[in-house]
Amino acid sequence: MDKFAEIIVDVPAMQTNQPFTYLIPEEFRQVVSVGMRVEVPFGNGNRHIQGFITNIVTEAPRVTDSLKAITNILDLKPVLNEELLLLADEMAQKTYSFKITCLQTMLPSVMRSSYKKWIVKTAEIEPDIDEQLFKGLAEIEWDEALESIPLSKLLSLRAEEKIDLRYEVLTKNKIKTKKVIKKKMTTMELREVAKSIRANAKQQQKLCAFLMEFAEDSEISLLELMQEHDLSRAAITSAEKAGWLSIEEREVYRDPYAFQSFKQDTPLDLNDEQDKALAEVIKAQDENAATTFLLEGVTGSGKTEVYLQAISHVLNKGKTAIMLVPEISLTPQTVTRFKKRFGADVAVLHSGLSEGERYDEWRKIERNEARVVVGARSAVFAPLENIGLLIVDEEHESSYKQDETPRYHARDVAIWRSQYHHCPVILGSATPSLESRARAQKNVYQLLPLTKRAVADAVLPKVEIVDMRKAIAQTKNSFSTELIQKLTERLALGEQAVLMLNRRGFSSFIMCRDCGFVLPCPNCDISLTLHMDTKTMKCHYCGHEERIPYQCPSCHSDKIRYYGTGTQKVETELQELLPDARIIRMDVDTTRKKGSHQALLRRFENHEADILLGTQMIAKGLDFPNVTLVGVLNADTALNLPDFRSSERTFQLLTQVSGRSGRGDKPGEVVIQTFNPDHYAIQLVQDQDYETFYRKEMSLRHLSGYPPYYFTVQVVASHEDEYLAAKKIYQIAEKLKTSLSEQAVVLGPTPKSIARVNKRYFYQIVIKYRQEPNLEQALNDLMVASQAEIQKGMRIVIDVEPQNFI
Ligand SMILES: Nc1ncnc2c1ncn2[C@@H]1O[C@H](COP(=O)(O)OP(=O)(O)OP(=O)(O)O)[C@@H](O)[C@H]1O
Ligand SMILES: [Zn+2]
Ligand SMILES: [Zn+2]
Repeated sequence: MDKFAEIIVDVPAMQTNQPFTYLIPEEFRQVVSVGMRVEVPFGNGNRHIQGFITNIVTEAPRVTDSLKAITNILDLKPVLNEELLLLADEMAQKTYSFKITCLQTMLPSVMRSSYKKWIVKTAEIEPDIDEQLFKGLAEIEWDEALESIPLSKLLSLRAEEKIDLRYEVLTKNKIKTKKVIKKKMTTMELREVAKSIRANAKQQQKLCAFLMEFAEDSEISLLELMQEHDLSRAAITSAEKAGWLSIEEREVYRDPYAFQSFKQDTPLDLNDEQDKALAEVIKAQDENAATTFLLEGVTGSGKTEVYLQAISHVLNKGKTAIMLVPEISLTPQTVTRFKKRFGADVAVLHSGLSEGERYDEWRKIERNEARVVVGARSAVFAPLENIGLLIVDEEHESSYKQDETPRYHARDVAIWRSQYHHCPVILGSATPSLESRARAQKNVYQLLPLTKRAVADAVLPKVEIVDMRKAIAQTKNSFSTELIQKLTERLALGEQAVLMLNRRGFSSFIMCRDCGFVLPCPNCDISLTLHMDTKTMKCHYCGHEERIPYQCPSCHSDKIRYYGTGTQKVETELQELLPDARIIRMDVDTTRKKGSHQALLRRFENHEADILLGTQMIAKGLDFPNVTLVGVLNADTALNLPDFRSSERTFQLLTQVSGRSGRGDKPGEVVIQTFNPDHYAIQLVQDQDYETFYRKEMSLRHLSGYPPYYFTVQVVASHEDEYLAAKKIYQIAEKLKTSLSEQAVVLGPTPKSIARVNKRYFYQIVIKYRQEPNLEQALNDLMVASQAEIQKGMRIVIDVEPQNFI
């Protein structure tokens, strides 16, 4: 009986968004299964590409004569299970992206394919060109060919059918191995051998003696044998030749935490509120209920302890768990807490690991060797079976939404998986997103409140708001007298402080004092940012980099000066104000090197510094009991951004960072410096009063018709020609207005706030709706139509529930 495979091929296009049927050749019939990657011929010629098997059928498709066969198998077992294949379908549909892109997103980056192109000779070529191109070889790599011959010549050879292209699929998933030694002779046999070893062959004698003692069937690594027993490689090689032992390859994991030991800890006694929250989650677990819980707990209320104990419960039932944390708060501290509780059961996935390390953690999960996965956004796709609990910590974080295709939100994916596995999901935050809090209001989610700090006697810190409009008149630097005074007090007491410089919507630049010239990026509508560490000017949008000018490029004056408050500048000021303070600066520049983030935090934890000065990256997840003062230097840089979420983001950030103060038994204080002391987002941080903020913000959103009262979809068109981008977005807006119903509103078109990025112009519209029956059809049509535009250099992006509106 024939067997056929339905395959999603690696061509992200509308025409290939459904599976193609391929014949499974005889030799593969026993081994292929759904979820494996294969190599298949595609289109005309010798093009071979990668694909995912999504189904296997025995019935032949209607047209069989042109049916092609699978040429190679790239995996020995499926890399995606039934659940993840289903999820990919769902995601493609909900985010308006291609299935192949969704499938690939679920795998570690090393497993994503990359292709090599080869040029092959298919007919006789003039000898001189043959020599020049192929250099006597039968085929040559595309890039190499282009170095010796112009593209136009290649094209004409191709037109004459003298050459062709061959694609080679490369998978980058390299496995790390080590060599191990196994004994091949019995102890009796070795004893015989030992008699014939020459007296001066000391190494041989030593090795033989070792093997006699060594248990059969056991293994020792080659390296260990050489180092611990002082044996040479030559001695081992000759022993292998003589048949005493065999050397075999064994797969090893690259474990980034291999050199750390974690002392097992035990669950804490929960307080009443924690206890009640845990009981609700356990009840849902026991009833296999896919409840979404919103754990709304003030900073330091012990949310993590609730997560840990809820995970214990699922592990005891033989199930598994996924815990998501924002990349930036996936600090060594968080990892340590999980490793201490669950030991080797924990796999960690985040971008701080090398590609190889991440791939190894992934394989550990896939082989059921790790039952708890802790990781950032993409860890939501961890190939765990039998999931009993999912957790999304700091659920309000916008980094859970991927800002490239597929534009999925990890929170939605977690909820989808909880429904698939009939298990609960916990969304946790001190400052939930308005969307989630509103759902809890309507009982779509179940609200679990934690209103008090967990450590006995710990209370929320006292917050003081300093009006910088007045302070700025008295001081020439970034610090108010109040803040400096409190810092001085902490130094005297031997307590620690955290200072945050809010860099959102803000950067350092260079301006000419004579003519006002600001150095722009040649590719984007934005000024370049000064980076002192590399002594360059950089574009944060396209990566363009150039040297710092010492003369104004416009008027040639040498009065070109540095503006803006960078962390480096603040550090210098602070050191002048408090010469004895030991300061650690944490920003993109000091944390670029692998492991440096961790090293800086450890130094702070060990009290090798008094003040931790940093950007937003210090606001989350840190739990240092000796920190009793938090200072925010500039609270409002993001407050006036033209995005309806700017108050929400400001409130969340300030609450988070304030929450780092007074977490132990010593009371904490917070100083917030601001130019908008009366703004509600700042006022309400004073009492960490999320509930009042929620009600106030909801009524404003209601008035102006924003989420969560409305759903939103953003459509962006971009082109190198500004006129074409603008024209296209107007056409799209017109089309949508006619195809959508009356209740949907189309806002715009407008240029994006940075209208030109990387030489392309961006124009957008936003669709606002409550219920829109025609939306899916209209957006699918738009997706099909936009395919034809790609060749003309037009890119159209559909973003469902965008996190940025500017
Ligand atoms: N039941 C408890 N008894 C005593 N201490 C506890 C208890 N629960 C948690 N803690 C301690 O309280 C501190 C804060 O807890 P945790 O970090 O879990 O809070 P959180 O709500 O996750 O904080 P945040 O959201 O501010 O990062 C930790 O040091 C933790 O060990
Ligand atoms: Zn740029
Ligand atoms: Zn100038």
